[in-house]
Amino acid sequence: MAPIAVIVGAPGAGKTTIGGLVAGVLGVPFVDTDAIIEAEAGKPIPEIFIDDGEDAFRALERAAIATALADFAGILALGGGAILSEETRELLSRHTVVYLSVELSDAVRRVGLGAGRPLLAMNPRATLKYLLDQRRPLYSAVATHTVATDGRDPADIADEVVTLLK
Ligand SMILES: Nc1ncnc2c1ncn2[C@@H]1O[C@H](COP(=O)(O)OP(=O)(O)O)[C@@H](O)[C@H]1O
Ligand SMILES: O=C(O)C1=C[C@@H](OP(=O)(O)O)[C@@H](O)[C@H](O)C1
Ligand SMILES: [Mg+2]
Repeated sequence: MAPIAVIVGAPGAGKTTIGGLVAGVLGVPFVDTDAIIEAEAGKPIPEIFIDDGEDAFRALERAAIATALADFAGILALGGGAILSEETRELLSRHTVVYLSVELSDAVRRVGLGAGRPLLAMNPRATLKYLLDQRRPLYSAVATHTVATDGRDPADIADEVVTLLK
């Protein structure tokens, strides 16, 4: 088994939102690895970062992704930093990966003050600029399809993804 598609992109790209919409249109299950990690840790992501640190979160994330890539047959959304792992990038090379791209201004507007995203808890604009600059090449490297999301409605983006997957 393998996911129908894996959704990657920066925080605020709309991975969780668009992933759910695409799954709804296709009538298949949707899961977000952040939700799997929270269920396994028994606490929300900010608490994992506070209690256990980012490295512990990344270890849970690598494990959740490896399991989902092997076992899950729906639409799978990853967290924005998942592609920082070389091991994860290597696993993704065998899958259909949709990169939802977003520019800084839309990403900042969408994440606001970073609620629930511990990396963005302080100075979201500067942090997002840094994350986008660091990660854009990694998202592109794993992507089999790229969809630009700036200034577009979630339903419109989801339609484009569904069309790509046909
Ligand atoms: N295309 C879009 N246009 C406007 N707002 C969006 C769009 N996609 C997502 N959002 C909003 O932006 C926020 C972040 O979306 P989310 O799906 O959680 O992104 P990600 O999982 O990539 O971080 C949510 O409040 C969501 O409703
Ligand atoms: O960019 C990151 O490193 C992170 C993004 C978050 O997911 P979203 O991209 O869905 O916000 C979440 O996995 C965690 O807060 C770390
Ligand atoms: Mg998300």
